[in-house]
Amino acid sequence: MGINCGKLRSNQGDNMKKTENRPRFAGKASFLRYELKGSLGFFVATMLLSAAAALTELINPRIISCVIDYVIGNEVLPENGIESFFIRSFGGTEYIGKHIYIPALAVIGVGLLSAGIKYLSGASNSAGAEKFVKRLRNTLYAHTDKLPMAWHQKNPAGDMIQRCTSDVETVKNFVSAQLTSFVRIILLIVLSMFFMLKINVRLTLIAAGFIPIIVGYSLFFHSRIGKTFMKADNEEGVVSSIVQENLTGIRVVRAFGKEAYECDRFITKNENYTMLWVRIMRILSIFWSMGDFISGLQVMLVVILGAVLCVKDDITAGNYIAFVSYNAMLTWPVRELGRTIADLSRAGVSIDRIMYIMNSVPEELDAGSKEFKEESDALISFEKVSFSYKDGTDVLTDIDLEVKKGEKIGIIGGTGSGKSTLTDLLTRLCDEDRVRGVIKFMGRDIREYSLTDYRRRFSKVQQEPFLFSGTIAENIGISCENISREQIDSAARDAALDGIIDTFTNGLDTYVGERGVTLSGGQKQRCAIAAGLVKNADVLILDDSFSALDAETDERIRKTLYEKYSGMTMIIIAHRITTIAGCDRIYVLDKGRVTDHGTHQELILRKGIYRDIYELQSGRQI
Ligand SMILES: Nc1ncnc2c1ncn2[C@@H]1O[C@H](COP(=O)(O)OP(=O)(O)OP(=O)(O)O)[C@@H](O)[C@H]1O
Repeated sequence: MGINCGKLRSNQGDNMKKTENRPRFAGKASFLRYELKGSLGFFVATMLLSAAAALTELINPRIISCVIDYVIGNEVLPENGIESFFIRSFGGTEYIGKHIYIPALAVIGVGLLSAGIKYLSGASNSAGAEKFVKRLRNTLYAHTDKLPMAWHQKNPAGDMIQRCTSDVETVKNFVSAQLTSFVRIILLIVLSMFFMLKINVRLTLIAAGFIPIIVGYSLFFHSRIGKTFMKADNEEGVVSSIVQENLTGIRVVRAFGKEAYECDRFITKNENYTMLWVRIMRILSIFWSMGDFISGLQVMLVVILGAVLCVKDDITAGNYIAFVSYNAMLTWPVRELGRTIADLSRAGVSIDRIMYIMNSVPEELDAGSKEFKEESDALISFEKVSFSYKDGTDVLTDIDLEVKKGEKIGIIGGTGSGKSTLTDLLTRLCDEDRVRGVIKFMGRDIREYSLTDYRRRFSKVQQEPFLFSGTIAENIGISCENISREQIDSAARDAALDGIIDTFTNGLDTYVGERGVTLSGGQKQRCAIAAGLVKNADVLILDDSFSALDAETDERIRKTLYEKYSGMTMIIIAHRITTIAGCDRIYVLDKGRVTDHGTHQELILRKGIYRDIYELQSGRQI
C-alpha cells in the first residue's frame, strides 16, 4: 500500500491545529469590512447625503440672522462676503424689506432641499441596511452549516438562533443608524462651531466646554454597560433555547405532565433576563437624564450669556438668534455622539457573539483525495480504535472490526454501549482529533478522503428519524438531486410504505407537518429507511431503524434488503436479535468494547451476552 497512516495522521493533526488557532476574522473591523461588501457603496452615499443635509440645515439660521440685522434692523451690510453677495443679488436690503416673502421663500426652499436630500439619504441607507443584513444572514447560515457536528452538539440551537436573528438585527441597526450618521454628527459639530466662532469666540469656547464632559461621560458609561449587555444577550439565548426545546419536545412535556415545571423553568430564566434589562434601562435612564441635564445647563448658559453680550452690544440681535440656533445644532450631535458611543457597547457585544460563530473552524469538506480505489479486501476496517467525547472517559475502546464489500454486518449491545458512536466515527460525524487508532475505507485512512465525497459513499438512517415539513415523496428523495418518481415509488415499496400510503388520500404526496408530526413513529421510520435506500450508496447504515416496526413489517423489509439489495454493504444496529440474525457477521458491544463476533449460529453456541439476549428474547434455553 505504501501509505504511512500514522505519519499522515500526525501531519494532519498539526495542520488542523494551525487552522484552529487562526480565526477567520482578526477583529471587529475586519469582520465588518467583509460583511459590508456590496452595501458599503450605499452607506458611503448615505454619509455624503447626510453631510449635504447637515450643510443645508446650517443655511436657515444665517438667512434669519441677516434679515433681522440688515433688513429689519439697522446694521450696515458689509462690502464683501457671501451674505452681502446674496442680499445684493436679490435687490439689496431695501428691496428685500419691501418684499419680505423673498427670505421666507428662501427658508422654505432650503427646507425642501434639506428634506429631499434626507429622503435620498434614507432610501440609500435602507437599501444598504437590507443588503448588509442579507449578506450577514447568508454568510452566517452558510458558515453554521459547515461547522462540525461536535460544534453543534456543544452549542445550544436556541442560543445560535438568537445570535443569527436578534444579534444580526442589533448590528444592522448600529451600522445603518449610528455609523452612517457619524459623518453628519462630526460635520454638524465642526460647522456649527465654525459659525459660532465667527459670531463670538468667548461664547463659543463656553458652549464647547461641555463637549468633553458629554463625550467623557459617554465613554465612562460605555465601559460600564458593556458587560451587562453581554449578560443580557446570553440570557436571551438561554430563554430562546428553552422555548425552542419546549416546542420541539412538546409531546414529551405533555406526556409527562411537565407543563408546570417547564413553565416555572421559563419564568425563572425570563425573570433573570428581564432583571438584566431592567438594570440596563435603569443605567440608560440615568445616562440619558444626566445627558439632558448637562445639555440643558449648557443651553441655559449660552442663552443667558448671549443675552448679556447682546444687551452690551457685543453681538447683534440677529447674531444672537443665529448663535442660539447653532448651539442647538451643536448640542444635538454631541448628544448623538454620546449615544453612538453608548450603542457601540451593545453592537460590540452582538458582533462578538456573531464572530464566535464565524470564527469557529468549519469542516474541511473538500480537502483530501477524491479518488476511491479498492486497496484492500476489507471495505471498512477499524484497527484498535478508541474514542472519547471528553478527556478521561472512553466511549469506545480498542475496536477491531472488518466489513467486506456486500456484507451485512449486525451490531448489538446494551444501551450506551457505543453503537451509534461507532457509526458516527465511520461517517466522520465526531471530533476526529479525539479518535485513536485507524479507521480505513477501501484500505486507506478515512481522513485521506475529501469529506464530501467520502460521506456520499454512505447512507445513514438515523436512530431518531427526522422528517422535514414537506411531502412524504420529498422526504424520501431528500438525499438525491435528480431522482425520478419511479425510484421514489420503488424505495417506498421496499420500505413497506405502500400499505400506509393507500390509507392517505394523497399517497406519497401527502404533506407531513414539521418534523413529520402527522406520522406515527413506525411510519416515520419507514420513510427514513426509504430515503436511505433511494440514495443507493456503497454502505447503508441502519441505526436501530426497525425499533418501531411490528415483527411482520420488520421481516418484510429485512427480506427485501437481503434479496433485492444483496450486493449493498449494510451495517445494521439493532436491539432485536431477529433483525440481525441473518447478517454475515454480528459484533457484540459491551461498554464500548467488542466482546464477541461471529454468525448468529456461532454466537448462540457460545456463552456470553449474545446468547443471554437470545434466550431472553426467544424464551428458549440453549
Ligand atoms: N455528544 C455526546 N457527548 C457526550 N457523550 C455522548 C455524546 N453522544 C453519546 N454520548 C455518550 O456515549 C455513550 C455511547 O452512546 P451511543 O449513543 O453511541 O450508545 P448506543 O450504544 O448507540 O446507545 P443506544 O442503544 O441507547 O442508542 C453513552 O454513554 C452516551 O452517553
